[in-house]
Amino acid sequence: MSRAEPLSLLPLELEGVAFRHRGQTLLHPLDLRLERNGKTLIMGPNGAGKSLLMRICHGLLSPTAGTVRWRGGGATPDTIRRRQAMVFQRPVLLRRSALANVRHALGAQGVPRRERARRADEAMEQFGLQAIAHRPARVLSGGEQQRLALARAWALRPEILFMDEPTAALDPAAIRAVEEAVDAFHHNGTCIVMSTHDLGQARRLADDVVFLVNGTLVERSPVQQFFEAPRSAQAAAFVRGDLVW
Ligand SMILES: Nc1ncnc2c1ncn2[C@@H]1O[C@H](COP(=O)(O)OP(=O)(O)OP(=O)(O)O)[C@@H](O)[C@H]1O
Repeated sequence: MSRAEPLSLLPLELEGVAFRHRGQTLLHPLDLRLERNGKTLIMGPNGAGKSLLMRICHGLLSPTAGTVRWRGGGATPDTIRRRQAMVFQRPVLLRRSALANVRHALGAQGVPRRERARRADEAMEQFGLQAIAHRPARVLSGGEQQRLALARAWALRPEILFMDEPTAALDPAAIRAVEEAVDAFHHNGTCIVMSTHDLGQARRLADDVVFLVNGTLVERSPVQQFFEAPRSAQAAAFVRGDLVW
């Protein structure tokens, strides 16, 4: 990363990770390894378990079976918390200015006050938010809020960024801004893990695709293979636009 901090988190390894709720298996045991510099797109029909999987990876949810291991088990809980970020379909923003939201996130991560201001300004500039930096975050448009969520993640300099359908509610220009942000993060060495329903977007962005159906990881393939010669009949049907469940 140009914005150098020692890499200390990846790879992320999931082994036998499953999630059950009220006697129902929502995620069947799965193994997954995410490496530095990857751009992994998570795809699958509604309710497949994409968000669940990302929330488990990010640590928002504990799996009911299996293990989530960062850097072979060698990363400290503090590093695990500080060196990753997540962006959601609807940004979760505090009731304060756009800029203050970014500064607050840096403060929560223990970044010294002077550096907070510098990094927050840099992030606002990176995402073209300077003109609206002092507006209350919650009055911003959907697209502006998503750019702010990205700026906040950018300021944190994550090693891995989880994005849960970040463009689902956006217009084409805002979608392009998010896709450019994905490239910028990736260029800076951040590993991207993102869910989308947009096949074109997956083709544009992915190195590889993790395909889930009904809580089962059906296939993980390099992007070209996923779209042109998927290994599973379910992925082939999904790519054709046929319903699968
Ligand atoms: N914390 C939770 N506790 C219990 N059930 C949950 C929890 N989170 C999600 N679920 C259920 O798990 C299933 C998978 O949900 P998830 O949100 O991961 O799907 P998804 O693939 O992201 O779907 P979509 O494409 O519709 O966003 C759903 O049936 C959902 O209701």
